[in-house]
Amino acid sequence: MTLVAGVDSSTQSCKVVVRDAQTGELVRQGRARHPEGTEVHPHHWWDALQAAIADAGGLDDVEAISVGGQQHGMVVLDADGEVVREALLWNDTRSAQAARDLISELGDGDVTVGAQAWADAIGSVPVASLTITKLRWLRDAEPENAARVAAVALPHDWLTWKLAGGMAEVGFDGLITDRSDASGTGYWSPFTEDYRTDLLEMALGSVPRLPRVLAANEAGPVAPAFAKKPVLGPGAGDNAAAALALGLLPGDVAVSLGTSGVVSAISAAPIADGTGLVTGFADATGSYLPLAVTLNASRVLDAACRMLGVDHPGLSELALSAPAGADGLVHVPYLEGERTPNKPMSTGALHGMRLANTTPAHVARAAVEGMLCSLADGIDAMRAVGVPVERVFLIGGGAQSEAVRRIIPSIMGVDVQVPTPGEYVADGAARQAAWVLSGQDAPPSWSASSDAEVMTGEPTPVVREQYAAARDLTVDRPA
Ligand SMILES: Nc1ncnc2c1ncn2[C@@H]1O[C@H](COP(=O)(O)OP(=O)(O)O)[C@@H](O)[C@H]1O
Ligand SMILES: O=C(CO)[C@@H](O)[C@H](O)COP(=O)(O)O
Repeated sequence: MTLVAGVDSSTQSCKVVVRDAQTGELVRQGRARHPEGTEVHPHHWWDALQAAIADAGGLDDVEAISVGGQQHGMVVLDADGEVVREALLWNDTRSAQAARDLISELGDGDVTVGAQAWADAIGSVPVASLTITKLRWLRDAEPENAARVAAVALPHDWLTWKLAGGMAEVGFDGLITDRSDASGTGYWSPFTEDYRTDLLEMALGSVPRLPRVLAANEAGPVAPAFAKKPVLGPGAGDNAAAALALGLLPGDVAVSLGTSGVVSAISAAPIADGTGLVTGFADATGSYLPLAVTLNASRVLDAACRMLGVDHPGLSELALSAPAGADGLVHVPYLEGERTPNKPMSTGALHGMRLANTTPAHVARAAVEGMLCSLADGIDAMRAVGVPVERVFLIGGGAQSEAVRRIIPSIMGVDVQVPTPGEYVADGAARQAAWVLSGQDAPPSWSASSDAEVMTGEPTPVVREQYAAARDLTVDRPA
């Protein structure tokens, strides 16, 4: 049996799967936690990867490895290949002003013109999540660190490079990435399939070394620490890796409930949405992966558990015991600020409180509904830019919530397929690794989603209507 490994270095943890390259059968898996916070030293990801590999029984018998991971995180390296400062993660909002500055500068002071100019240049309008805004923040806030930057990588690029042996083995020439993750930097164009070093220079004031963007099935260097010296694939951003695992086709939409809430779809053409609601990223095969991403998904449920003093099954039970719409109680879930809509300093809120609806059941229901309504808005944004929405798949840690699975079809107004719970990002990375190993033009026919439970429900438009009425009534966080 020829084995391949896929990695998901996600916000909260690192997961490793080992699969049969021919059939896709899951052979073994492991995981390890990441530290909390939106500013994390990359060595924590490396330590977690080692621990997850050990938990998966090691990788000495695998012949190819691909790494998927959280997108956008800024990993800056000095001339010796050492990390200059902690990485700023995709959900760190300190670069919100830098995003506004970059939009204004490209539009010569007109932010509407600037937003569309960015969308036309790189497929997306900069928000605090995108790497380019973090680099501008670095230039402004930490010029001495900015001056030391010799190379910039994303989390998955850096981990792939470390697996290849880093500076000692492959130098900066061995830094590799793929088009899906490159497209989330803000300095790579899905229209020209090339870096926009002019925009990078505009942000950082210099043009450091960037990872080489490999083709979807192109082999990178080997990982010398493992017995079979497995070849490294280009890897992918987490959402593109999940799409590869699910085998998404045009018309399919994945809703992922991780730390981020993500609505993603396969598109045959690149998207340039000047409103900024949909980001025009690339996928991991050669197509495009428009996304609408929120900062608040599964952790909204975690927070509701804490508020109510229950665990996740307890939260589900409470939520399902309250009526749809929670008798008018609306939870706007901007607990970490928000990215879609772009309100980085906003806070969450409970609206419509009355004596009759201030029960644990109503509060639980409102938390589930609020999180799902914010993603239903993302599906509307997809439709608004012409992305067809025919089948919806639900994945990510939050999909384990029974309340989420049962309430989502009524809020989205469509049937929702829930694939067997699994590590779809790591699975997509493993499928890419098998593809790289095969040398074929198309990925292996196996995909990780065999069975899906189909959830149905009567639409409850009132839930969305009351959410829409409350959505903008949030206050800004003090700076
Ligand atoms: N039974 C459950 N019900 C709801 N949420 C759950 C359940 N089990 C795990 N989760 C949530 O899943 C989240 C982690 O999901 P994951 O997709 O791995 O996140 P990330 O990709 O951001 O690291 C956690 O916030 C956790 O609370
Ligand atoms: O910012 C995005 C996509 O644009 C997020 O999807 C991150 O890629 C993190 O994903 P999770 O770790 O929350 O799954």
